[in-house]
Amino acid sequence: MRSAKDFFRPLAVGAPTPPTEIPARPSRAIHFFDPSNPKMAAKVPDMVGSVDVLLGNLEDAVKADNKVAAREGLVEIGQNTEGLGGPEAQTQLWTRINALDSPWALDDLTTLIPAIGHTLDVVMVPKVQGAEDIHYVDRLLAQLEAKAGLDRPILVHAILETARGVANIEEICGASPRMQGLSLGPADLAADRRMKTTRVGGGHPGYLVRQDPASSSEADINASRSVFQQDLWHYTIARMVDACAMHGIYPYYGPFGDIADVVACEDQFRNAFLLGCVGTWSLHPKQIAIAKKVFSPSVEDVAHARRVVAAMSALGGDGTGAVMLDGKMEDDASLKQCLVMVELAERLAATDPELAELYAAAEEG
Ligand SMILES: CCC(=O)SCCNC(=O)CCNC(=O)[C@H](O)C(C)(C)COP(=O)(O)OP(=O)(O)OC[C@H]1O[C@@H](n2cnc3c(N)ncnc32)[C@H](O)[C@@H]1OP(=O)(O)O
Ligand SMILES: O=CC(=O)O
Ligand SMILES: [Mg+2]
Repeated sequence: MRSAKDFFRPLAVGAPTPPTEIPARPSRAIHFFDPSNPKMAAKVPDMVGSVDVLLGNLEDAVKADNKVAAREGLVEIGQNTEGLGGPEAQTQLWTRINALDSPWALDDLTTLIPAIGHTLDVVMVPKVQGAEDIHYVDRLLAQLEAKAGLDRPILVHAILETARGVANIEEICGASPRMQGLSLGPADLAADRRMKTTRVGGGHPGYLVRQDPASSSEADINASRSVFQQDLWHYTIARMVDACAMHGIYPYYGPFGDIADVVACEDQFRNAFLLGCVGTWSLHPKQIAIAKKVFSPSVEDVAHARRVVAAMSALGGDGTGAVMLDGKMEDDASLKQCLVMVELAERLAATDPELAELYAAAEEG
């Protein structure tokens, strides 16, 4: 066990000091691309500025024969793409490395950190099982940062996609001051848990509850009854949200594989947003707009939140007391909920001029 005093000391001589807080940078869409795919790579420069995070994926969905090309393609992009990555950039640069037990993970890190460590913001680690995986990456990153002379620590993001990872969720989140957040990996997680869905994220029509029958007669039991589909991922996302909030890091939904079904995609993303997630993955360019829409508070919610803040301020501004607004009671707790909404809106508006305009118009109206 490490002493609390050592926690914020670099793990290698000359490495940057670990962060004491993880900045809340906009990351509504983490857009995945395969850097070995020339068509996808060619689209990256034009996406800079319009998506919060571009992630060069090296793991699943990249063919084994293309692993080296993907790594090299990402180096090329990280070195030569204007405005991409680094603490001031509007569009962050992330990567998803290969699994730690694969033949590629070590070379991923030892290639990327010296070459593009200055622009790489976050390393996403797949199939994290426990704190030991984070400790390994933490020390290796410190050594590589020291060697490369970096002055800013690269953050770490874990994908929750094994039963053991879910069971160890709190220790994973607290394993390093570098921990930036968690994503749900519903496809690998379903396989690892032996769930019986073959979909990549999203709901399942068989996971439902059914309205009671009008009577126990055979006719009523077999009559048509309303069914309500349930969310397969509710339990895991709720655990992620609590573990991340406890550790001051950020939870994300993951992939939604039915690219054509933009409606269900939006619903699934919104469930995650309402529960507390700050963003999601985008696998196809058309999912970026969905993610940006869902993970930005609506104009109506922001307008309402501002009214509650104003009403509570008029009461004295210290949060005590209660007011009635539109027939509803508001007090310190609902004020705090509203501040979450207003602060998120302000943070997003600072980098998204379209949103800034919408929120400003709502304030004037
Ligand atoms: C399941 C667990 C996981 O690990 S999920 C994370 C790993 N998977 C991924 O990263 C998948 C990334 N996405 C993709 O590979 C592609 O989008 C898939 C889903 C295969 C669809 O590709 P495709 O059939 O080419 O789509 P399309 O014809 O509609 O594409 C139109 C143009 O857009 C491009 N495109 C496609 N996806 C991306 C992307 N993610 N980033 C940037 N560009 C993308 C296509 O190349 C195509 O370009 P063009 O118009 O032909 O020049
Ligand atoms: O990596 C993502 C997943 O769903 O598996
Ligand atoms: Mg996976």
